[in-house]
Amino acid sequence: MGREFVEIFDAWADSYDASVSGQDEEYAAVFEHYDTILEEVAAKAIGHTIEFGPGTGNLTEKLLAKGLDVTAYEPNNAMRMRTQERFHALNISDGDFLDFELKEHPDTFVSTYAFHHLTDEEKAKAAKIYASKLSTGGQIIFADTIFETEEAKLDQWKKVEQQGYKNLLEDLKREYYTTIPVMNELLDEAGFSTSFKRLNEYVWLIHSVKK
Ligand SMILES: C[S@@+](CC[C@H](N)C(=O)[O-])C[C@H]1O[C@@H](n2cnc3c(N)ncnc32)[C@H](O)[C@@H]1O
Repeated sequence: MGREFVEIFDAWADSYDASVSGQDEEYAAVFEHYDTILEEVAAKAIGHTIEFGPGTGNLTEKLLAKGLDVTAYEPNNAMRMRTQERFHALNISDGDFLDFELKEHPDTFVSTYAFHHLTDEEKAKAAKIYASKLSTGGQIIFADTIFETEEAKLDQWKKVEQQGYKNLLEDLKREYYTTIPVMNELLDEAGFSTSFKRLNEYVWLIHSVKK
């Protein structure tokens, strides 16, 4: 479940870091302030930190530089091998947002540019799993593309169509980019108090604390 987009990253593993650095014009606005976005997530993480979908390991690098104890789960083989080669000592396994084996108590769940791979129903299920594993005060810190409303999402589709960005438009329509009210409600139902902060035209910081 939630793994239907994993194979897309077989082809993207080699060129992903070029995309995040703004070399892919269609995705330049999505990855604007990429480094600062990762910094914002890493700055809030504490203790045993669980990272989902590290890709090439750019957020992982910042978490490790902070001295955090990181456990990572990456379902794409090419991406997982890349990150394992980059950080030999990193504890990284095949796993995903919904299916991961946890041996030690977590303090923080982090992820960037990945939670939209789950449907809203799956996101709600994931939030309940994280709530069951965290103590009071434990955190979820995700950064991802999310829209203020359904109307804002449709307006963005129109804008991207006018820009002629066919790949980005297909991506925005294909994957499960949700809205802030939906995300807030599913996190609230799982027992989290959540704040949202805009980080660029697409990406918001989603910071939830277990009540
Ligand atoms: C756009 S990349 C983001 C990589 C990295 N987190 C970053 O910020 O640059 C999305 C990553 O999510 C992973 N992914 C896809 N489906 C997933 C799932 N269901 N659970 C966890 N990770 C998933 C992909 O394999 C890929 O590595």
